Amino acid sequence: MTGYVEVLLLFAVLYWFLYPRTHRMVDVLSARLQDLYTKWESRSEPRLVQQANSQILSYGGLRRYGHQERLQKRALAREASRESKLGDLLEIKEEPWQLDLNMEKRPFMGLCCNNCTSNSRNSAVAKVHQEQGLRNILLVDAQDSGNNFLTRKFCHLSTVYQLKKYEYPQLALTVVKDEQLRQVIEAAAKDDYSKIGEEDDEVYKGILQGHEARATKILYDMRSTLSDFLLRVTSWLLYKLLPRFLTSVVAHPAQVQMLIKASNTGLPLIFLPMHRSHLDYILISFILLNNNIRSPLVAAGDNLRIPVFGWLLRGLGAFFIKRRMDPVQGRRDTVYRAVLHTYMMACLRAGHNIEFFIEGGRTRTGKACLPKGGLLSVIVDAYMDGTIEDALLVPVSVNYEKLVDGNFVREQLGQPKQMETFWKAIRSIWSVLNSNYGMMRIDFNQPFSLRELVRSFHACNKSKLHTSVPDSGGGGDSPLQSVPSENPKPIKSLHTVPSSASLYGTDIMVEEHRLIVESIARHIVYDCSSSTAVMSTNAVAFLLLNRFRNGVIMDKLVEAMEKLKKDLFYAGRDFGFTGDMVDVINHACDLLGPGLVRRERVIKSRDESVVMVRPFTMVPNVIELSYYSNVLLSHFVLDSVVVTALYSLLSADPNPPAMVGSYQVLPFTEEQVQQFALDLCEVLQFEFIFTQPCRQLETAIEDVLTQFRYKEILLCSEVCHVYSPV
Ligand SMILES: CCCCCCCCCCCCCCCC(=O)SCCNC(=O)CCNC(=O)[C@H](O)C(C)(C)COP(=O)(O)OP(=O)(O)OC[C@H]1O[C@@H](n2cnc3c(N)ncnc32)[C@H](O)[C@@H]1OP(=O)(O)O
Repeated sequence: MTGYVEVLLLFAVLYWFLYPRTHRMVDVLSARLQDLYTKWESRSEPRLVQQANSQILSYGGLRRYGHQERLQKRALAREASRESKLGDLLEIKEEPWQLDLNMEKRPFMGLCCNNCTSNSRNSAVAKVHQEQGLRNILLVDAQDSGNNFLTRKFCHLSTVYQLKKYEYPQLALTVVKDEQLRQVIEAAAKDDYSKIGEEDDEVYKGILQGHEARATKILYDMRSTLSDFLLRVTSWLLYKLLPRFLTSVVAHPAQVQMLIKASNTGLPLIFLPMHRSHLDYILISFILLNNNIRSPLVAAGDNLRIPVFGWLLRGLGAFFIKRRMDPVQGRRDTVYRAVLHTYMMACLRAGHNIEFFIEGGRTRTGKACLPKGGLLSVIVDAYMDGTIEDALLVPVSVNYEKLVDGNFVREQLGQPKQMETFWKAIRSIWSVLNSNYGMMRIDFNQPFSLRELVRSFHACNKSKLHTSVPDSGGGGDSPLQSVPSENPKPIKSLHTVPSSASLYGTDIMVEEHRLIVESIARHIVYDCSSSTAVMSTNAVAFLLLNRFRNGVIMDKLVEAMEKLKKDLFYAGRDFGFTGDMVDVINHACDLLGPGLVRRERVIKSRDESVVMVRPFTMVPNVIELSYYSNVLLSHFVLDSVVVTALYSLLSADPNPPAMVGSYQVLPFTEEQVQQFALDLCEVLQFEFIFTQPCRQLETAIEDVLTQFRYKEILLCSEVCHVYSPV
């Protein structure tokens, strides 16, 4: 025992001695490199006067700087609250920048696809007044004169007390007795028994009992124990805690109205959010609960089943799943799959709403991940085999001005993910509570009918595949106008019916079923990323990294932001910033911090100076900055592909292009550009979803070219003319 203590002490001393030194060494090297880079970069630029806070930082330095910043911010906040008592005028001046929630005209995002779910799009659910402003859901209006003193004084308590009460049935017992699950367990036992090669009933019984015990354990580890009481207590706690680190949580009341209408249909709602942070599921449940919508059961990776928090999450709706179905490669864990499948089916039958993160985890890069089809296939299956008559799918987009769970720089640099532990969770919660993350925005897309979508995909696939798969319910309501053209796959022969085709189905999956699930999943991810509101930090990071990598003066950045905002507005994208653009940019720079973006005063002449904004373009800082910028990738990806195709064709031509006025004459046709762009899309198909699966990629590229012509970037006759400002 004393030996262990000695070894521990030795390690502690070594750690204490070496850790700061190694860090300092890395810091010095990193600072030198950055110094060199900045000098080299600024050789031809005006003299800069660095502000006191614009030091050059390394990764370790960045963390220490963050800590100092927080301390400084707290001191400033104390000072501000003291000053605010001095008078109203001061209060107005000191108030931080806020999003104007009542802005009249903002695009209404998230309507479902007109191609494949036109009925859902025009349904009663969609009939809400769409031009309402946004709402900060953290504000509870209890000052109504009808409210008594106690309600006004304890408004959060009274809000959670008045919430609608739902029954959340516990289903473990039902699942254990399920006949289909029994059959899978017996089949697994027979399989193992046949491998032993002896004929002994006792041995078989032993194997069977082993499988039964395992299935029960899996089920009890997995099940949710969603409790109305725990939800209310947590909701009250969240009202108190969220404003400590978020200035606002903004949602669109019209979208919430659509959800309320959808939940009144009695059909299960399947929430499919994009995953950015651990706050996502907390806030989704929080908003649903406080709008009297039944809280969903949420699929959580079993890495979150940690002491205390695991129990809490389970009580708040989490059901725990393995992140990998079959940990042993080449061996299907049929019993596990069957338990998960049966549990989810039972939940749907019992009227639970379900939520899962279709990307399978948090995005590390800021851009959407390609979807996972496992859990979605169970939902589709439940509809196909008649377990549920229909379900309403609700894609959800979330975005943060500043990412709450820190950054993913470590992992982006190739280091393994650190597993969640109790103490790590406590530390992160503490650090979150003492920081400022600005605004969070959440957009619930319009709910659409799974039945309508499946019928649409069926109708178009049927003509393509000529399979014997039975149609689960008549003709298509809104047949797709074109076939899914991304990732065409070789068609396998079909042997089985859809109802056994998902998680624990036969070895050979019905290819059409797989295609349908994949198309739905891709559609949802596409819809979510196109309806993600662009935050101030996204726009600033995007412009700095893609247009002004060497820095830009504030006036020019303001102009570019205005232009970007206008472009986004016309493309139907909403943004999480309003008002004076200089304030917006300063607010974004404050949130990003001096480790990612620097503001410096540059002396132009004796009595004229301008503010210069510069991004940090060195690793690791640039990785974090690009996380924010990448939110806009989905918006520009196809444009970029087409432009890259144009440039590639141009550079492949040995002769310099002829000029007509301010246009270069390019010696190739629009079809050539289109073909090149299609080839590029094929190369990048595992990085991006370029268009909805119900739309031909060719058509989408054609649309980009039309847009370019409309903006007079491109003129097309027999040959292309590219606009080139001389
Ligand atoms: C008021 C206050 C409230 C506070 C309130 C708090 C809320 C309290 C909740 C906490 C909640 C925490 C939430 C944390 C957030 C996460 O932990 S996110 C991580 C966990 N969630 C997910 O991953 C969900 C999405 N993932 C999936 O669906 C994945 O498919 C699975 C099920 C995890 C499996 O992944 P995988 O092992 O990598 O395998 P995958 O390639 O996807 O395929 C598996 C099988 O699925 C089926 N499948 C896959 N694709 C298809 C297809 N296209 N068609 C048909 N079948 C398919 C097949 O059977 C396939 O097997 P094979 O035939 O290929 O052998």
